[in-house]
Amino acid sequence: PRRIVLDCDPGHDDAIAMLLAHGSPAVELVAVTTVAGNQTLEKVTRNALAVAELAGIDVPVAAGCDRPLVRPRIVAPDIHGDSGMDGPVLPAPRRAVDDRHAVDLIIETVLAAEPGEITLVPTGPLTNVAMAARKEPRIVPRVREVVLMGGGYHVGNRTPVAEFNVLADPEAAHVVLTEAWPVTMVGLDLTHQAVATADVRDGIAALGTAPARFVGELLDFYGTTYRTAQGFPSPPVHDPCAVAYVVDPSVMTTRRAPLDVELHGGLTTGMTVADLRGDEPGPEECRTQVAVTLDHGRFWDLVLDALRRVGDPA
Ligand SMILES: Nc1ccc([C@@H]2N[C@H](CO)[C@@H](O)[C@H]2O)cc1
Ligand SMILES: [Ca+2]
Repeated sequence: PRRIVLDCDPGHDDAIAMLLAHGSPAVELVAVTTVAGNQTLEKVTRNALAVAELAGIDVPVAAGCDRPLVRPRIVAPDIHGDSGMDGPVLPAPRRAVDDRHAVDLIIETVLAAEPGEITLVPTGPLTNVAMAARKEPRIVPRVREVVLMGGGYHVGNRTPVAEFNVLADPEAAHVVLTEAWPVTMVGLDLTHQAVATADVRDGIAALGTAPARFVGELLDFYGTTYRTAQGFPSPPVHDPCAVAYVVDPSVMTTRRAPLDVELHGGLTTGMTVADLRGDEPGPEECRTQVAVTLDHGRFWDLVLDALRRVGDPA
């Protein structure tokens, strides 16, 4: 299976990404690392531990950076609430956070594996991943690829042109997008297609397990805030899209495109700028690609299958 480190900021959709990674046979979730993003580091780490407990995910959970590299921290209570995962009520996690820093756990995991074995899947601000590449440049050629949820080539959410994960730490995003490793940017252009419609939610509820009920409660809250804050009739689950691409790359189309982040703009700070002027599939030697079209049915089949396999461990 594809071995991944999930670097996340749970976050309603990060929680679903954890379950998809854990339940999918095609993927081995090797470690979970947390980063300040949707909420403070302490809150997102507690949420990650609680999800790991509920789903029986017995891998290290290590906390990372509690603020961006350069700029002041921003959070997203308008979508994720004060706890970062409002809606469901989970018991306080019994398991302890790993005593290693997330940056060190990422480095250790990559160096301990064979070259090309580990895929990094960031679904929050890129602070930890940028720090890992700078602290230990040897991981860059050893990482198989970085598949990140963030950015957008024609879409923003926190601003008209900037996506939250990138805007929260644009300097970190610049580092990750310009390091010498392959990057797939699963941005809002793609993830806005991953909407949890009523049919999808009925399918999840029909599983009848505690993790499935948990996802239902997540989507109830997340659906309400998404309707209120962004006018979406059904909520798009961004982060599981990045994991789904690792599980089955045919779940979405991609095209190569040079990518970078605006760091000095007034209106455009945090914007991911993709050079789409060439023809498909984009320049040969380009290490970066963007996700374009989602196979909506296949995506939700993967999520349902993973949830089925997670079962009812707690
Ligand atoms: N409005 C809004 C803000 C932040 C997020 C979080 N940031 C990314 C989408 O922008 C996802 O990783 C999600 O967890 C989602 C919606
Ligand atoms: Ca996230």
